[in-house]
Amino acid sequence: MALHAVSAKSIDDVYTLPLSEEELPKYRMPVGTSDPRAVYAMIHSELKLDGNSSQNLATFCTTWSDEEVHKLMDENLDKNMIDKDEYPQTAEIESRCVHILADLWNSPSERTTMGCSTTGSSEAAMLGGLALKWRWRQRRQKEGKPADRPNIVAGPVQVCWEKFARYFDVELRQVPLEEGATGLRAHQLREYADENTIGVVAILGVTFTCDYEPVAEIARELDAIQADTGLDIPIHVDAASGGFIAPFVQPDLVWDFRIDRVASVNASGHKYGLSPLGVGWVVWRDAGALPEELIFKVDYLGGNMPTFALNFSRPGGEIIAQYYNFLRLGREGYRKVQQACMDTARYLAGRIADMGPFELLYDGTGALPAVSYTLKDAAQGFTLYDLTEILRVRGWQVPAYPLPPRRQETVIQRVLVRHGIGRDEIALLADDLERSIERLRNGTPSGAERKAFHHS
Ligand SMILES: Cc1ncc(COP(=O)(O)O)c(C=O)c1O
Ligand SMILES: NCCCC(=O)O
Repeated sequence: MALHAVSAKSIDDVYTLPLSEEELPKYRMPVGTSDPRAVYAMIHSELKLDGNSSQNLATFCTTWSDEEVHKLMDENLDKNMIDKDEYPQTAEIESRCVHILADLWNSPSERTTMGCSTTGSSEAAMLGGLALKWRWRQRRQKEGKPADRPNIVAGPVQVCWEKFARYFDVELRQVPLEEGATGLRAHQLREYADENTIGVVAILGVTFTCDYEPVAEIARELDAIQADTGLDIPIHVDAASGGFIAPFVQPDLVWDFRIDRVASVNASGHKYGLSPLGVGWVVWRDAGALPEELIFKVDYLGGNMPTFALNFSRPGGEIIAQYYNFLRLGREGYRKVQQACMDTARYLAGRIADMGPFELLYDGTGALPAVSYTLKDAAQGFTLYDLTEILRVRGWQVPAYPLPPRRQETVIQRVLVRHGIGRDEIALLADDLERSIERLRNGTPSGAERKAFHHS
């Protein structure tokens, strides 16, 4: 009879294997191998200390995806999107996404314009900024004028624009928030824009407040500046979140390539584009808006492949998932998903307004599906930082932070409503907000809690 050697590892209980009886390595790679089951179990266990992503109301990013998206992501785990010759269909899908977005954002050349996928809006914004810098410098050199002091004008931008300015030697002229304002206002521009301005960044979905900046008004002010001074200053729209909201639930809002002065738009596919983390998009009005010098031709992967990106290898799964979402949802599907989020945000704004201590900064109307609010005054018996902390006890991740200058004395909270967060979940949050206020003020469970406790 054949003797079968049975490997000890194949039957030992995971929690009796060596790896599960020691702290996980933190500073040195282990010398030997370990049972994959044990490695998986230990890492899986540690990751339970992370927050519950569906209660992460701080993030703009996707935290819920279709089963089909999971399958496509897994099936394409091995696809490097830069290998366009080896994976021509993935490359074709990326190109289709660019043209679908160019059409969605009303480019006059949606079939011929340029654009690309990126790791997120940060990279997309930087590529848009670089194209502005190159075009400005070309113009200045053609005019025989100095091109050594470029600046970019913006309101309360996300950190990616500070990175752009520092990494690429551009002065960031950040326009301070006026009292009561939620972003840049057109009338502020004249003081900041000059002959060295490579462009103005208009934000469709300000990170701090979730409101939109008035892109059309900003364009009209730049038209007036051009009429007065001859300065022809383009706009880059940072539509990281709004680029996938406005076209579907605010179709009459003119913010994109319908405005002649808009040269480029970035958006995060992994925010309200509903795709998994790791994909952003930048689209130019037309091919002429992207200087040829910024495009590199690569032939060592087979074929002659143009690339304009800050990195090279990148996963193809998120791009494929983005195309899946475009086809699965279509305009009507995106409208229904985003409108449901808008309606839930408006519901939450109503609940928050009725609670008493809060003043709404953005009430979920006309911009992102979100709510931002502050305390009416300092005499509420708690701070928003206290509230953030006590909400975390129930798993809610709701950030509190000061507004950008000159409203830095105002601390706010922000709640983002995203795909996968339904009305009932937000109602539970509102209930917990009410209970938390009670606890912070009285240090005791609320009456409702006591009643619930006694009935449990
Ligand atoms: C307005 C804006 N721009 C850019 C970014 C950066 O986007 P990403 O995280 O996709 O790089 C964000 C992120 O919150 C944002 O809100
Ligand atoms: N721009 C993304 C910031 C981080 C997040 O929303 O998760």
